[in-house]
Amino acid sequence: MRGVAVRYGPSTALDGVDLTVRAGERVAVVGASGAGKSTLLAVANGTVAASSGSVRVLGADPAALRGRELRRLRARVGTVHQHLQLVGPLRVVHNVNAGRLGSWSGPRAAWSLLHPQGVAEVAEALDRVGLAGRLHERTDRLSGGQQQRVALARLLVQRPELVLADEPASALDPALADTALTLLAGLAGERGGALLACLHDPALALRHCDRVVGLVGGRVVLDAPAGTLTVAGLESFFGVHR
Ligand SMILES: Nc1ncnc2c1ncn2[C@@H]1O[C@H](COP(=O)(O)OP(=O)(O)OP(=O)(O)O)[C@@H](O)[C@H]1O
Repeated sequence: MRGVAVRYGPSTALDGVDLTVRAGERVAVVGASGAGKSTLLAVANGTVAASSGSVRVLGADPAALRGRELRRLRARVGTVHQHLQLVGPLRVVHNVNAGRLGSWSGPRAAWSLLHPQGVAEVAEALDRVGLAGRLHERTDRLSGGQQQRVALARLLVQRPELVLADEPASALDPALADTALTLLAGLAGERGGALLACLHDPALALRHCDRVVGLVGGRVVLDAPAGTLTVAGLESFFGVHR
């Protein structure tokens, strides 16, 4: 993205952001609450349109696409939202299978609600996030951390090229947080893609990402290789804490 600004009425969430994420990169976005991290991800997945500037995602401008073209792009971009966007009363298998809706026909998606499709792949994804055997539980009966892992499993079955993750480990203990970040980075790597992740925890960012982008008041004030940064430096500068 080049010179991207996002304005909500009088307030500016992003202000002149230049950011290029190359194939194979794992980029952490850090910044205090309200700095614009979620907005940056929303611009990258096309759910928020830039007020000005230009955006290219996997070669396309999401704001210029409609219908089938937009669905195709969305199937190639996987997002873990801060609010997980799971459907609580549905079984885990259905929420995980939602990751494949972009590549399924309408009738197949509807049929899958009655007779879940691709169950072996869902079971394998749940296994990888430490939720083996939870396929048929109601999603809203799981803990917050378990629901966060259901959202990760949804991404694993989607197999996107670009992975956008907004605080994907916020409800996980340190060991599970490392597992989650390893899975996300691996997923992006499998398809030759990239990972862009908003992370509150600077240690997690430095352990799992190659590059750190820091936002203050919607502006990029840091864009540096992770190897040149320290946890203490990020904590004191950005006011982000573990
Ligand atoms: N839909 C909206 N309408 C109005 N203002 C918004 C909207 N979404 C975000 N903002 C404002 O834009 C700014 C950036 O918000 P954003 O959610 O991107 O920050 P963030 O860095 O992700 O914060 P957090 O870490 O708390 O999630 C904030 O000042 C916020 O109040």
